[in-house]
Amino acid sequence: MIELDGLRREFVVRSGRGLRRSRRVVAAVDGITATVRAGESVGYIGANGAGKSTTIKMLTGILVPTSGRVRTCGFEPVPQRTQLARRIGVVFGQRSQLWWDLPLRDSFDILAAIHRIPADRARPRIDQLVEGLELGALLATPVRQLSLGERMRGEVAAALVHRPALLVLDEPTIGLDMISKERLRQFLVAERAEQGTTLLLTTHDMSDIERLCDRVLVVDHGRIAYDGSLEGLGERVAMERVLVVDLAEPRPPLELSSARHERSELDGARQRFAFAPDRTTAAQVLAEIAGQAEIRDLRITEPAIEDIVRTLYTGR
Ligand SMILES: Nc1ncnc2c1ncn2[C@@H]1O[C@H](COP(=O)(O)OP(=O)(O)OP(=O)(O)O)[C@@H](O)[C@H]1O
Repeated sequence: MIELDGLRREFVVRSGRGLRRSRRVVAAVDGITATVRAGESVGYIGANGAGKSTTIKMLTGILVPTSGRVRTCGFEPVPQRTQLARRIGVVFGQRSQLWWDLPLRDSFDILAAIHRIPADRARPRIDQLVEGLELGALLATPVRQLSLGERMRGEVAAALVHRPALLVLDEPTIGLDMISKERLRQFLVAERAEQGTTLLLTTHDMSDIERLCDRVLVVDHGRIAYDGSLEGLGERVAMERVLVVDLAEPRPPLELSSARHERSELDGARQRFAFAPDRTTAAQVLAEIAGQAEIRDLRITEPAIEDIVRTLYTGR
């Protein structure tokens, strides 16, 4: 579905004025070779500025590579953009493909017409997407009046009207609340199961990857730093998780054998414990805390993608 071979993209960055003017060439993507097969669901992750969007732009035909080869759905994205458009759906979290001043339903109808889908095939597909993404009550609303979460659901529906074989999502859950994120993920899981759609997504949210992807590509400074399963990535970097508990009353730092007390807040009424998921479970840590104090509330924090990438590279 996607073939990248030695893919590279440079940008010329100019800075300063007059005699101090300088010109520097930055390789945003610095020789990426990777393959995504039909039916796979791949998370493309990396820190800010790692080169994710630049790669996505090249494989969707928005940017021309400086060198190397890119094939998407068997096509060369820029010269064969029209053929590619029939096979690919793209969602950019930061950019809209909906008609801003028109009611949401019009965007779906226009896209069906652009893709030349006959009405008797377009209607049931649009109805299916509207139901799956819970858009029924929003169809008459102009897109500019939709909340971010509502609009993102609309964007995903718009990208899928023509049943693309490949769906590329660039930060699809950015800025969404937990409920909207979860709805979107549930829909994408179901869509993949039903249609066999291949998925490539960039995200800064580890839960997106956990829920949606069976393979992870980590990009760092324009190069692939890891290619494999999420579990494999977890083993490689052995990231600690943090359990945050709110206690019924303030307590001095609790000493546990299964986890390390990281810090206390609210005079000891909130305490944070770091534990290694490969050595112990959250349930064990919780049981140990419950043996010493009454727990009011709790949450577990996932490592940030930035931390994972840093650890992968520095081994810290
Ligand atoms: N048009 C451009 N001109 C100059 N430099 C650019 C341009 N586009 C991207 N870059 C640079 O290329 C590098 C990679 O950018 P890119 O947007 O691909 O990163 P990213 O991994 O998508 O980051 P983020 O997570 O912040 O979206 C960055 O250093 C960025 O500043």
